[in-house]
Amino acid sequence: MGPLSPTRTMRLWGPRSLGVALGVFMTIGFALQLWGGPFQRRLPGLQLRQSWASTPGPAVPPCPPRQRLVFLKTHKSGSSSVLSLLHRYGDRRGLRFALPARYQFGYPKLFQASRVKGYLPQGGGTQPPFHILCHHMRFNLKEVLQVMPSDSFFFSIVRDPAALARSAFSYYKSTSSAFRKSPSLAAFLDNPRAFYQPGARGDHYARNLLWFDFGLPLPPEMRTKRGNPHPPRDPNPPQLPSGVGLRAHTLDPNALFHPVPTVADGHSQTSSSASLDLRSSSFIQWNLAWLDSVFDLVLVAEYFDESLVLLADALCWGLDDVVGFMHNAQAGGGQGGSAVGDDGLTAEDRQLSARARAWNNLDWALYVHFNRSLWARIKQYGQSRLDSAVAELRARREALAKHCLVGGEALDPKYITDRRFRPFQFGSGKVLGYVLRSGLSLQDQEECERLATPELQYKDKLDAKQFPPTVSVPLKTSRLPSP
Ligand SMILES: Nc1ncnc2c1ncn2[C@@H]1O[C@H](COP(=O)(O)OS(=O)(=O)O)[C@@H](OP(=O)(O)O)[C@H]1O
Repeated sequence: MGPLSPTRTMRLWGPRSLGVALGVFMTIGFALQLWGGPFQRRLPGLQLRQSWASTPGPAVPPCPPRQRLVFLKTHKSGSSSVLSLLHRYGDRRGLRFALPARYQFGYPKLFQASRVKGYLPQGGGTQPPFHILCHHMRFNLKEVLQVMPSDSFFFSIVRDPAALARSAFSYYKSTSSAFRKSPSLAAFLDNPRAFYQPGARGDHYARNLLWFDFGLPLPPEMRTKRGNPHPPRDPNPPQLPSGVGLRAHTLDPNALFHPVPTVADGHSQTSSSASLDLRSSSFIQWNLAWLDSVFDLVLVAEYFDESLVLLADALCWGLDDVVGFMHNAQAGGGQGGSAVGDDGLTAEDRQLSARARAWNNLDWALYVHFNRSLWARIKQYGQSRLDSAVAELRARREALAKHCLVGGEALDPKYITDRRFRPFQFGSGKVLGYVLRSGLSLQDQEECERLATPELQYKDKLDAKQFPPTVSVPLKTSRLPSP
């Protein structure tokens, strides 16, 4: 193992041991983030291809591509579109995925290494190490580090809690008891406490889902008398050290860097800000600082393409490696790739967004924080350089869509008869998918399939590749001497 970077050291120590030391690193961490940290050391690595046909890459890559990855797949945040890129990248290169037995790692329980197929505890065997861990989990660093090396690239994605709430309400209408009891999202947000009961079935889908997925504990005032509704099964959740409350940072939930937010509902925002009292504000800041020490990059769904360019740069991947299609969009969602902000929404919709952000105050803080980090990194990368990479990425995506897809876009599932491409249908909306054009060359067919395959089918494909079914050889044949 090479020299330990502060970040890697923190990962190895685990959240509890970070204790007071993290207070010192927090300051350094924030400064590093502002300066760009490891990001700045990376060379510009995007090779842009001009057409559909593959072109050979440069003889000597400018930097070695990172291939040990931990992607925290958060819910309803565009994470399936990222997963699709990872599936494709790993599949093409024969990388080993740390896979769940089914499709998630024991969610909503905290991640346990034992949930990974083929995982052998340290010293338990000589199996080759995993490259990519990327399926749904509730993050639990200590256990993740049992499976993946501490110098893996850790990343995740967040989405504006207002858009996420719309998506989650539709998708988890029958899964969350709070949502099920409520006639509409507007009714729910009008008086959430009439429907929401901490500890009830699927309640984590109804409030601060991102915070939950990141494995963070709830602030004391949000815990129930019976205890934390999501009891931290991890013995080492990030703890607020005594005295930190005195050094509280003020959190401005409106402080989005770009664009200027247009949240209009003063009442809801005021109540949101008011609820973030000094104590919970420092609790939130503490947890965000901890996430900064663990995660190398957090993408933002509203700036998906900008995020992908930064991802490609950070991983030293080609731009083509991050060009993919949108997955898991619900028909009529309409919030897909749109930037944050409430322009064009009705007054009612704006009020709903403000209420959703206030209700999901921890997620809003998380979102504001990572949105700010993203724009700080964009500044480092260079706005005009980013703009041209984003334009190139979009042009590539459009060319691929025209080349591969019937209609050049996502379709209602009723048109998808080939089960390999029909996304899993769940929730009250229809989940869109893709139909491949006919007459593709064999090579193009293969590549288009990779782009269009939904996450569950792709996981099954990777599973079958990594764990080929054992062929039982008839006894007589197996006894024959080899030629
Ligand atoms: N590229 C991109 N940019 C912005 N938004 C995107 C993107 N890709 C997917 N989406 C939207 O994300 C929603 C699905 O999120 P997930 O894939 O994380 O869902 S899941 O938890 O895996 O079920 C789903 O939101 P809704 O359509 O509002 O439900 C997708 O439309």
